[in-house]
Amino acid sequence: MAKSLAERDGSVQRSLGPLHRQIKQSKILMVGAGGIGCELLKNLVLTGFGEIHIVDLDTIDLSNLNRQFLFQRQHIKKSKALVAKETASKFNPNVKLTAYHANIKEPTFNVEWFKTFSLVFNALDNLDARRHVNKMCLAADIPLVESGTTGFNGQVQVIARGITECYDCTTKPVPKSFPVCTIRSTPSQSIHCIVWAKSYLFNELFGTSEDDAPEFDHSEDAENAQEIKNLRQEAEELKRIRETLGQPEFASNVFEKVFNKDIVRLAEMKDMWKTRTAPNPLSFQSLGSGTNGDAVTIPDNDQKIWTLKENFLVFADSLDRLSKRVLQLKGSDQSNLLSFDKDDDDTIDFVAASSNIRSIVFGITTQSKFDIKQMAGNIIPAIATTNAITAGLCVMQAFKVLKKQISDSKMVFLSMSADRGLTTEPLRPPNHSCQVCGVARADFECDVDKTRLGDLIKKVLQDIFQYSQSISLLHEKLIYDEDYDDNVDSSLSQLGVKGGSFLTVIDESDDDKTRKINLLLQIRHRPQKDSGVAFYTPGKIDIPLRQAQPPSLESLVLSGTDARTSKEGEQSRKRKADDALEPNAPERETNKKMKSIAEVIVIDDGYIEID
Ligand SMILES: Nc1ncnc2c1ncn2[C@@H]1O[C@H](COP(=O)(O)OP(=O)(O)OP(=O)(O)O)[C@@H](O)[C@H]1O
Ligand SMILES: [Zn+2]
Repeated sequence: MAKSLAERDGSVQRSLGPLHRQIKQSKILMVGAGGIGCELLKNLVLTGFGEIHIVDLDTIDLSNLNRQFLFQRQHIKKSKALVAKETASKFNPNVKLTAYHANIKEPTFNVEWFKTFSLVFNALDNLDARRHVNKMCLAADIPLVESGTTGFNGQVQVIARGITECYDCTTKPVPKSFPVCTIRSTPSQSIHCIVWAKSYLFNELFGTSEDDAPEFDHSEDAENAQEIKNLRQEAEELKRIRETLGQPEFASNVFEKVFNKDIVRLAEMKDMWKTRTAPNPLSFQSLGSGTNGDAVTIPDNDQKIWTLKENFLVFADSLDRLSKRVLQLKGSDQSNLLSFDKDDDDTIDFVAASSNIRSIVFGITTQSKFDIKQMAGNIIPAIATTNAITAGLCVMQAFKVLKKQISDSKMVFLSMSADRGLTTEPLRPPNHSCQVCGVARADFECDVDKTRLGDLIKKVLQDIFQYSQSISLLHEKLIYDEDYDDNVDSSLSQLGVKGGSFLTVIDESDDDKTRKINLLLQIRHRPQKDSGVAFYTPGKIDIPLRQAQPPSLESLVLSGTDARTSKEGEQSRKRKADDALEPNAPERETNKKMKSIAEVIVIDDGYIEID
């Protein structure tokens, strides 16, 4: 028989002792209410945490129901955060639950808001959001329990400012990219055709142009410079075809261009096909005419390998569905761009059919829509049990944090392949060259529309914080250094800086004795009506110098020293802006990594499957 609420509370109290009261008084935040989040919320509510806030930006999808047990069929298309709250509140009405159907990166979730929690849990599925919460928790000085699962593997890590390493102390693999020529000219595997359909063709027709898409390497080495020029020209032509969207000839225009004209041109480059099989162009007319008399219809089995004719029908049909959506959006106030989503049938149909037709052109084995969905969505199947165990481990680690026993917390790994299912590692101390946590911090209150970057550099960084001329400034990417001053007359907002943004200031001076550690400047936007004042002059702060060696975790815990402010020696290594860009600059990192391309596709946030 199910236990009553009071009985259950009694059991929890007996097992946790004095911690029980502390748990009841805790206000905690859970970011993400998906696979781990649903399990975690159930645990947190049943453990009796007093107040829980839940943030998730997504709505419930049919494919979530096999493992996200707070959701049922009738909840499809409803907010994950709100439904999770509703379902979980029935488990324990004494817990105060607040749900936000929102992106955690929204400015309302600012540092002050983060400071109101005793503890934060990440139950996210992407690097970007994880990094953001990591940064916010460090800024607010609130401990974070970070977790993730992929297939049978799970991981839980406690992050506490100045005591443990943070999420960004170690480099995380960035999504892998492919040489542009393999994708655009010489594909040899299905994945190359899938990347082409998803990241190139789809975006050129319905989304943003691929010029900056991370999956492509545009480093123009001698070998592919000419080819890249040709490809740019092809892209221009595709842009013109995009203008015919909605007209009856749109499908044939697209088809003839990408599966005929471009292929004919490629096939003519004889040198390219000396060691490879040359591609064979296809014709829209002959495929569309239904020559063999069989009534071929649009297939509805996504596990079956479709014939060329079936792929052709899906191609034309999905192109039509997507075009109608774009036209509809054009009529509304919204942006008329579509983005790929593996759970959106129109986009996955288009990608499956286009990549299969391309595979046929290049003599590559075609794939079922189901398999293409897996590859295009970079999915390793999520396993409910892994999520459940990982969510349990999160709560166990949270107990240690609440008991102020962070030194007893461990990095916990769940794995099928290890001798033991669960293994642990001691938490590592902060990495002093980490640009997210090995930093000094300051606030800068200003009107981001009125403050010029040049003023920030001269009047604040140099005059008040005593930086020399040799600095670099990063905001997601490099926005200033001694040799790159193109942005000094731009306002902060023109550079994408908003209230709540962080700028990283890197001291690039050559003098080992005076070089400061990185400074993380948090921007607080204060609109100024008065035309004269654009910003408030911050008070002077003492920015520590670089350190030689990070102190050990034990010494930090025992002495309570804040690693960010201790001045144990100075670091003698000159740190280049390029190094410092890691890991917040995916664009640069991608380009660097392109030099050693393997046929690798990154699954979700950092788990790599070798193709
Ligand atoms: N920036 C963000 N702000 C708020 N919630 C986020 C953010 N990024 C991701 N999430 C949420 O984190 C959750 C992660 O859960 P999970 O890994 O199970 O993904 P899912 O989308 O539910 O499943 P799948 O990707 O396997 O279909 C999702 O519900 C997602 O909406
Ligand atoms: Zn760090």
